[in-house]
Amino acid sequence: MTDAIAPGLLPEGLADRLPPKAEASARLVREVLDTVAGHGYRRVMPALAEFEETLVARLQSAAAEDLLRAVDPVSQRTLAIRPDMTAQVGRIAATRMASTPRPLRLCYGGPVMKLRADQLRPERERMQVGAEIIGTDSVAAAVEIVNVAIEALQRAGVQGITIDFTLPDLVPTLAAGPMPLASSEVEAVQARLDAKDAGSLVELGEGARAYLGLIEATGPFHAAMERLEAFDTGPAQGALVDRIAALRAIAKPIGWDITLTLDPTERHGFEYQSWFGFSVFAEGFIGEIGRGGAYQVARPDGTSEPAMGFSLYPDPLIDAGFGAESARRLFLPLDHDPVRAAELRREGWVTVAALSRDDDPQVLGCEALLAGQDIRAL
Ligand SMILES: N[C@@H](Cc1c[nH]c[nH+]1)C(=O)O
Repeated sequence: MTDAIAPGLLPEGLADRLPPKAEASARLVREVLDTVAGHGYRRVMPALAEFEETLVARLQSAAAEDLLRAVDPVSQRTLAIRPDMTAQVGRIAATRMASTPRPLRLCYGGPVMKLRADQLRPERERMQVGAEIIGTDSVAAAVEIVNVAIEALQRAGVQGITIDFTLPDLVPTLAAGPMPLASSEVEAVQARLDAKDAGSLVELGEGARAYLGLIEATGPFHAAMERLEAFDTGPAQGALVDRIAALRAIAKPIGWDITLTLDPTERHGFEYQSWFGFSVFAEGFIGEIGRGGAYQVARPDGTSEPAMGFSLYPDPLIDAGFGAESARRLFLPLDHDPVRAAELRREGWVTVAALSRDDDPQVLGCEALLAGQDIRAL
């Protein structure tokens, strides 16, 4: 027999949110959704769980073993809890909203869950909020997505934002073009580039050595772009001209208060993104608080359509106090005037009504009480 579970104990990586953080979380999600709604993105609420089979087919990033799964006694099939809502939005766009005109702008917010936590973030359940444009992955779509993500964070009060651009499919693209690599070498080259390990990249041989310049094309945006351009006129033989122009166009409208960096070979977290990806960082936070980029949405007929989007993971912001709002709480004695109380709520007061003579305004966290028609500070 296993030991009884202590009441209140939750599985590792899962946690309840209590006041005031639960309210802060809802408020922050609301602010992001309001910002994107202002740009024409309409809300969808995908199901919390789906058939494992269809979810995995859409998520290159999550193999079945990374998902929290259970056999559904009703359908007798394996269900999985969503680890990322982007794939679900893609499914909705490709099926039930297949005939809705493109570009289709959709937004979403809700909890997602993965089987295992990573080192940076011990939690397995996270809040995800984001927006997707389905039907195009153009430079214009990238400009919109990056800027809407920045606007949403700024509206939530986040400062010291850094956007790190990447080209997730860069190495396979060059390997299939001007800088040939055997298919067995591609992964090895990518791994060396991930580790920024010039020494062992060179050791891989002549073909791999040509990729050395990409390690230097990393860092503050403008300097790194110059090195990427030099790499392009050199070993890449101009194959990146369009990519470079696109990155410059995406960077151009971004305000000076945002730090831009480039890490062209970064692919961690970009398992399904294609020509463009970006990570969002904020000063004082370890790891990224958001991510986005271009990808393909699979249609049921085997074709696919381009898309572009971003997701934010606001939990660390909430833990740091973003979204907090100190509400003014007003105690309403048993015999209070409900009309006056309603009026004060409209003015922004939070009212806490007495349910018995024993209720104490201070114990209930009130800073004032209603005496007749007047507010009296406590
Ligand atoms: N959902 C992706 C980010 C993304 C949204 N749209 C495109 N990419 C992630 O969380 O990593």
